[in-house]
Amino acid sequence: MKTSIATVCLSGTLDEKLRASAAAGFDGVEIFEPDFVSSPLPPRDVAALAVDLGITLDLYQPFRDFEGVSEEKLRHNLRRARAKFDLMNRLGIDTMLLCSNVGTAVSSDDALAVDQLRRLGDVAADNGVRVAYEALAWGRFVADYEHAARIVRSVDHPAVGHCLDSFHILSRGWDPVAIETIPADKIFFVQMADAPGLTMDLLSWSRHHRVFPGEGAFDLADFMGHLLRSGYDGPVSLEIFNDTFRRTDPFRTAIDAMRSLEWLQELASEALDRDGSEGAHMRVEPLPEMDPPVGFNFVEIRAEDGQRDRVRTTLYQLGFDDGGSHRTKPVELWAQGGARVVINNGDATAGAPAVAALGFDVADTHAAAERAARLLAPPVPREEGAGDEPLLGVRAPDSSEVFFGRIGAAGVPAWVAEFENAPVPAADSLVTRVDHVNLAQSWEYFDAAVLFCTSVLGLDPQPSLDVAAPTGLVRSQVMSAPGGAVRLVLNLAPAENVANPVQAQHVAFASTDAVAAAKRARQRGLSFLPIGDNYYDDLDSRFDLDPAFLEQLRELQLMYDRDERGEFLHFYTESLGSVFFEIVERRRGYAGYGATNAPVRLAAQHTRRAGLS
Ligand SMILES: O=C(O)c1ccc(O)c(O)c1
Ligand SMILES: [Mg+2]
Repeated sequence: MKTSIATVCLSGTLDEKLRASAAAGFDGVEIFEPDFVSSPLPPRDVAALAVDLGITLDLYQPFRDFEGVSEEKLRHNLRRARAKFDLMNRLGIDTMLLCSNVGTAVSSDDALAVDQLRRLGDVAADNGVRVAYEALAWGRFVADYEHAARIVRSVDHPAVGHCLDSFHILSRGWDPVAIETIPADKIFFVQMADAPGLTMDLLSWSRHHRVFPGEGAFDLADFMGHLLRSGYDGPVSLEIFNDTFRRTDPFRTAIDAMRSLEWLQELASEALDRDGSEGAHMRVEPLPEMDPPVGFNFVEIRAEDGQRDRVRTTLYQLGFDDGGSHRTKPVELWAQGGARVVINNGDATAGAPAVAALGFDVADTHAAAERAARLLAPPVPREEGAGDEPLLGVRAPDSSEVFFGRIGAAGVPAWVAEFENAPVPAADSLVTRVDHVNLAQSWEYFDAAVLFCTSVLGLDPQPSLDVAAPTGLVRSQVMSAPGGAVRLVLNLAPAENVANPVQAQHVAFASTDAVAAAKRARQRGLSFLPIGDNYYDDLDSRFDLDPAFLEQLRELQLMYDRDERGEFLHFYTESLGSVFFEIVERRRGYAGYGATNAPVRLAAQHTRRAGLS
């Protein structure tokens, strides 16, 4: 697949955008006109830079408001077009994108648009270039790609074809199946964009909220299947208007962008396998196959010297056993059931306790690492002592480390044997495994983190929700493996609160009996997050609980929820720096996270931090 990216996706100057695109491995770029107009580089220097960087300039865009106009306007429009065709020749670009008219069209008569586009085709052909007509979702008279297809068919000019943009097709709910009826040689260019499912006006949705494929809600696998079956074999380009990407480091954004196209190739090849590949020419390279992880292998906490004891004490209070130190590395292991927490002792200045790494159980660690490499995830170098079980790791967008491991026949990972006091999982432990991990994400890389979880870890995004905290809304996006074997919750706090610990991460351990776990923790002196009486009164009104049970919840500071399947009991420790722990008990297949309790928890943490309780 030939990959391309529009310069509008990236921040910086034209020069930086081209360098970032090349560094991320794109084959080509679309020059977005305002980026060129505001650049000091003359056209020949832009062309030369592209050659130096080894990228092609695939498209010049956009040209606006051409067709369906008065004869007088048309003469002016043809003059404008000639100037741009001349410029394209100097840039070495052979295709111009023409958006359907949104402003100056005076006639809905297709015959007029056909005639005017044919005259544009003649001028383009005289200049050795061609025009790709794109139906904008909010076009005045042409807003539907099938309508554009009828027009282009009637124009019947070799220099006039299509630009298909997934946003304009899917945002309107048009069925992309008719793409297969467009002759492949008439599809001059293809732009791929994803977007979250929002209910808002099309122009604002398109200009501010597009995201890279895999970060939104569009069915791009289906779209790609139709595109490939049309026989199209040209560039697949990203055209993502997004307020965040316009502000973030273009080199990083370009890598996230490239990851999305690698991922799209996998979706495309799956769609072809499923729905047939007759007519497809484009070579798509699927990623190395990987089954989603079946559990957490470990959670690693890093903390500076003076702060590790609090982590140890809290783990003890939650019932964890000290598995001792590693024979060669400066790490110690705490375990209970199938939950393993590694405390890193190697960094005296690590700061407050925080989740530094997550290990995932996968069937084939090498396939997972190979796949991550194809998805441009930077590898994490890891020193191995002689005889140590090798762990393959990559860095996630939030800079935390992700490792791929395997659970051996004994029900524990092989690396556990490298610890002094290697724990043997007890069948009757109150904590059985890691249930979920909440990770705070910065506003810059939230979308990238979603794509990383989907593509590298094989987790599926669940519907996102906003949770009210006293300092703002926290966007919460659950990513989960089938059956909830692995659940990550990505949290995005308001930008102005980045320094505020509302961003804290937390690790939730699954328990068979949260009441017993809470009693044990209390007996061992755990400092619980205090929950107020109003919460328990509200629980009573909502769930009509048995009074003795309600009293027990109140007494132990347990939180409660219920869904159509079952019940949820959970409690939180106080924050230990940037991390805190939670014990959860899911009764009869409760599938949520106690979302209605999250604002209460956030408010309690806020009150605690502010020293008000
Ligand atoms: O929002 C726009 O104007 C615009 C311009 C060019 C495109 O390719 C597009 O999809 C939208
Ligand atoms: Mg477009």
